[in-house]
Amino acid sequence: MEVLVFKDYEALSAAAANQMLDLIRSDPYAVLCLASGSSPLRAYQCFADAVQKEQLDCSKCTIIALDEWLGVSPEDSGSCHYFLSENLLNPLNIPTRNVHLFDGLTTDPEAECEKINRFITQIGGIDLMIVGVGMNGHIGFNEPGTPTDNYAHVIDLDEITRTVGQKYFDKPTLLQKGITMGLRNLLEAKKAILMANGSKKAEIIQKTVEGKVSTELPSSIMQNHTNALIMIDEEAAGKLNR
Ligand SMILES: N[C@@H]1[C@@H](O)[C@H](O)[C@@H](COP(=O)(O)O)O[C@@H]1O
Repeated sequence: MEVLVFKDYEALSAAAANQMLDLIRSDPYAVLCLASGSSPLRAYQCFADAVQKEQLDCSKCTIIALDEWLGVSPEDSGSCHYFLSENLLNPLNIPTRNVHLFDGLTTDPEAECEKINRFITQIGGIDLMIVGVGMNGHIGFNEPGTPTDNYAHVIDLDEITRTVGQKYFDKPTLLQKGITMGLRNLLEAKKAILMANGSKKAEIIQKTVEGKVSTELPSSIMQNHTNALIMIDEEAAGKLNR
């Protein structure tokens, strides 16, 4: 695991976008599993701008969502589905057959998990996984205590996640369960990037990078990944022993 610190959110986003661009340039068939949320937002915008400028062909790559709120419609602007569509998929015109997002309104979330698990095996795994980190150290919706040998699964959301998650929604929304790729998907991804910015993430980043690896802090599993980058801005790096 390598830690890369950038002067601000803009520089961090540009560098993360470059990671995505390098991958697509070297392998147009790349498989990307992507988080929603404020951490990667600007990186996706930079990526989409560069793709359009360079006329890079993204029609062959595959995009898989990292997670979704169960019970939330894909049309709700707070859903991960909506976020990825608005900020990445629509601007890039990625063919829908290459896009795999969870349906938050599914009546059979377990079947959604099995479907994506089978699909990932079929296509030979994930090339690049980009994740954020929750205020409780969650990755995707792998809350503290989640075993590391899970692939996609359904999970009860932690109190902190239910509260912090309200920031994505226009109105108070009942958030109880999530559907998420598992920590095993993260460990098996050929490359994993964790992005974080802002001083509010400084403490969790310090524990993620310098603390003991533990299921109580899912983000600490990044230390066990053989090809992982922690990409953060100066503020998020504020509590690291450097
Ligand atoms: N489930 C999502 C994660 O996928 C996201 O990466 C994380 C951090 O979000 P943000 O980047 O908005 O801080 O929390 C959310 O609850």
